[in-house]
Amino acid sequence: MAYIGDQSENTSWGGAEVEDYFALLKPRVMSLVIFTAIVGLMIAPGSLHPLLAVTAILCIAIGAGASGALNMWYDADIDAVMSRTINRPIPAGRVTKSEALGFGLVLSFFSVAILGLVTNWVAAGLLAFTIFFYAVIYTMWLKRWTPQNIVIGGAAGAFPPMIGWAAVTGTITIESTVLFLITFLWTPPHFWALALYKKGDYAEAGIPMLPNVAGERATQHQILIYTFILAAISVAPTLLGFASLAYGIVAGGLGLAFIYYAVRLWLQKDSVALKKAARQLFGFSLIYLFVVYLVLLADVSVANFLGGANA
Ligand code: HEM
Ligand SMILES: CC(C)=CCC/C(C)=C/CC/C(C)=C/COP(=O)(O)OP(=O)(O)O
Repeated sequence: MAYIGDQSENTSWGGAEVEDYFALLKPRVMSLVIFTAIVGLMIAPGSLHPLLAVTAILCIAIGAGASGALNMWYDADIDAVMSRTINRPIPAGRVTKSEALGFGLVLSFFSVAILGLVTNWVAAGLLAFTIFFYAVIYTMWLKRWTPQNIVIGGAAGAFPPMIGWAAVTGTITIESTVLFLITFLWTPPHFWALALYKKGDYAEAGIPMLPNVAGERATQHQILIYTFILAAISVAPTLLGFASLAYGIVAGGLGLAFIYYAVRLWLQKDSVALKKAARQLFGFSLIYLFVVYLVLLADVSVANFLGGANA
């Protein structure tokens, strides 16, 4: 199949810079993914030698970046069509498709192998599965096939805190499953808000995102439903007893703020006002996830410190 913007046979570019390879790692999106992995690792019971903990986080970060490179390799044709992605290294002609594929595969292999060697094979297996899930299940299959692509595919972005937790404990527990669920339920409002104001881009690229397939109204409904479920699940750490009441109150407040943005979006009928509300919800989604994980980290760290001091 001929791809738009395909440079796989062209070797004359040769001018790829370090920053082009860095861009293949999708560093801005992955920064929050990596932060959730750090929180998972730091709040897990038990401890890792600081050097091993830093190595584990580096492996998760490199694995996440590798999956981004594999995504850009496969999506080069649609990235060349969308204004948001047209300047990425492959469509812009600075890196060839085969270079991106090789880079993604090599980094995937080493990140998984090193994580397994320095921590355990449960964490490494989860990392390998997450890379596979994003690069193959989401990118190659779901993204171009169903408007539920990001609900199912979003699981990939939700695994990192579970990987961080497993790096310390070697297990998957109810607590790490709750961390997974928070990001998993956050992803649909996060992404569909963006898809609402970038609807034209996705339609042009022929990607069946919810607003194009089911319409804006249905997307507004779905965002509201997922936001309610997310707000409820975000207080689970307190209900399950691994975070304090203080965390529960802050998380509950943040959940109410998220609901406020989702209701405001749901009320919009006019296309311009709807896009503006969607943009604001997207922006808030990033702050929300960062702060929820940050508060959880602070809460569990304080509890551990006080527990240690009282021991
Ligand atoms: C299938 C799941 C997801 C999809 C489809 C998705 C999609 C997107 C898209 C299209 C953007 C705009 C990026 C750009 O401008 O190039 C974005 C931005 C962003 N996403 Fe997501 N996302 C998903 C999951 C996640 C997860 C799990 C996280 C973190 C835990 C995350 C964190 C971010 C961040 C931090 C940005 C802002 C990047 C910037 O400032 O440029 N996303 N997301
Ligand atoms: C540890 C590990 C392997 C983590 C992976 C984390 C992960 C899967 C994050 C997904 C976030 C993301 C970049 C979505 C973009 O979707 P898209 O490809 O549809 O967006 P695009 O249109 O910007 O390319």
